[in-house]
Amino acid sequence: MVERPNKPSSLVATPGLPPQPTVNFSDDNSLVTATLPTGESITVLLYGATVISWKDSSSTEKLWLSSAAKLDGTKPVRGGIPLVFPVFGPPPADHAQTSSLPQHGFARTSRWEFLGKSTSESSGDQQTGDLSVKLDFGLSSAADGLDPKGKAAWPFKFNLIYSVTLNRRDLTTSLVVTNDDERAFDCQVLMHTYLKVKDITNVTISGLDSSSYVDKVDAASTKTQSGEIRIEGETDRVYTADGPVTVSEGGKTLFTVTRDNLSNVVVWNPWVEKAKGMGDFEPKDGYREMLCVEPGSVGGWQTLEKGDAFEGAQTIALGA
Ligand SMILES: O=P(O)(O)OC[C@H]1O[C@H](O)[C@H](O)[C@@H](O)[C@@H]1O
Repeated sequence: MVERPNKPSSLVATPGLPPQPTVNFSDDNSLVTATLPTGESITVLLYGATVISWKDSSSTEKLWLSSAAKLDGTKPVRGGIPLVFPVFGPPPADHAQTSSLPQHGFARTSRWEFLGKSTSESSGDQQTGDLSVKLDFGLSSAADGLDPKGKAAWPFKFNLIYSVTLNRRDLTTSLVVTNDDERAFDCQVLMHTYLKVKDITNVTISGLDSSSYVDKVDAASTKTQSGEIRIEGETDRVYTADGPVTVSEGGKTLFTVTRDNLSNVVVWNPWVEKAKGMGDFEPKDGYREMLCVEPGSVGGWQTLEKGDAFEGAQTIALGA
């Protein structure tokens, strides 16, 4: 049985108090949308707890979503922010615990439960309605919504809490993984963010200079980044780096991505041929309007003993 989320009543304005964020579900309970009084919004699909939209106060979309993305739970969403857990990429054959899992694991193909919302003042400026709203989602090994393929391939007891926090100028996503099993387990975590850009040929990515990376389009060879990154062909790199990563277009900073406890950043653009080969990637020249900057912990394994927890987060700020 599919779990129904607790359906919250919208938060409404109370006389004497500034307007509050609103949180609403779609009629079929598959989507939850949170909107700040100043107009910024996020929409999260319970399937995968996938953030599929993030709009600023002028309703300008910040995330890329394929026009052919499946939002009906039949396959992972092509766009937005799919969550990767407990393995990144094709499972390595030499890692027995994850070797039967599908690519990128099962978090993105499971139906999550909505756990609740909370609001807070971001800056104390009530006059401008500078509030934030946090949506919490949960998935555990006991959940009805767990992808059966994941359950069969990864038989550990675990609990995941995923929090999505919208502020006026940034979005934070944070994942807490807890091991509820008697046995230790290994896992990887990644937030597969598809950022929307106008023209990839004008985009530069900075903050990764001198960092080492694994180049997945060059036989997984290890290289060192020199200067800014420009996307001029298929790009699929796993960086190990600290510090913020900025995405600029035409010299203007569009996004600044900061990370908490996530030591890797994947930079991915499929370019012409790979985009053609993905049935759910539309329009085919959409690779020009997107760039994946994916904070994660995927270079090795997080080994969690019984009762241990791992927490990682990204914040994507608009502008510098
Ligand atoms: O097609 P998907 O399973 O969603 O994966 C899309 C992409 O995800 C990451 O960025 C990987 O580094 C890529 O190698 C992969 O192609």
